[in-house]
Amino acid sequence: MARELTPEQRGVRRDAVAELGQALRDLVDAAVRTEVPPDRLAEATRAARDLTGLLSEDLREVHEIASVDDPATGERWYSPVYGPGSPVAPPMVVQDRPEERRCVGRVTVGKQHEGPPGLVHGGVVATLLDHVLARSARAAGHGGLTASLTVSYRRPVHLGVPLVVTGELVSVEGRRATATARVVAEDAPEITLAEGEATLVALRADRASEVFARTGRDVGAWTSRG
Ligand SMILES: CCCCC/C=C\C/C=C\C/C=C\C/C=C\CCCC(=O)SCCNC(=O)CCNC(=O)[C@H](O)C(C)(C)COP(=O)(O)OP(=O)(O)OC[C@H]1O[C@@H](n2cnc3c(N)ncnc32)[C@H](O)[C@@H]1OP(=O)(O)O
Repeated sequence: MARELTPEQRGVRRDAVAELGQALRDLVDAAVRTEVPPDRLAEATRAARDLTGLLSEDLREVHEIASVDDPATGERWYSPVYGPGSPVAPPMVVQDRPEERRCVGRVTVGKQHEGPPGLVHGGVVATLLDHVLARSARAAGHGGLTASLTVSYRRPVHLGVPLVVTGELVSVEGRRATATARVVAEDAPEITLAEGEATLVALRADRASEVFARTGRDVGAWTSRG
């Protein structure tokens, strides 16, 4: 079942996955902004169905991990947050700074993630915060699942504005880590637009085997590691 690639094959495939991902994100953007007449929409629908047929010639089943992924480190090429291959990821580009127990994401959110007119959907803001919260802990060696997440929306977050989303690991007690995060606009970093706090809990090894059994792979990244 597992599709093993050599490092070189994986590099080639990752490049192709990222290119398709960008093309599909451009398509999604056009799809949610188009005002072409219905006959042109019908033509686009046929082209989209043809494309689905092409990609469906070889599909993973729903729990199978992508051949481009690395389940040990948790790199997910189709992550809905940062995945270069995901048509729905903004995608956020994240830099880990484990020596500061922080990570910093940069992202500009588009029309497909709109909530109130012109503003980023609140659930998407929470998603961005959730990612840097979990990732600041992960980067410092304390991977875990989000057990609780609180979000405060301080100011409207506008579409099309470069954002900086920073996560910081605050404390670790046993399998439990606490992290905080904030969203600011790149050109007004002193104003907090949204902030979040999370408890991340590392799975016990026996529990992780159960939770990820259907992937058929050894998944280490959400587990307590010694
Ligand atoms: C691709 C190119 C670019 C390259 C990228 C490169 C790298 C990227 C790599 C990685 C990205 C990194 C990170 C981002 C990853 C993911 C982010 C998304 C995160 C998620 O999207 S994740 C999904 C949603 N999430 C769940 O699906 C959890 C469901 N849930 C459960 O699975 C259980 O509920 C669990 C496991 C949470 C606990 O279960 P359990 O049995 O282990 O817990 P137990 O009772 O033993 O508690 C143990 C201690 O946790 C405390 N505790 C428990 N629950 C708590 C709560 N709610 N609040 C506060 N504290 C709590 C207790 O109080 C006790 O604390 P204490 O030990 O101090 O007493």
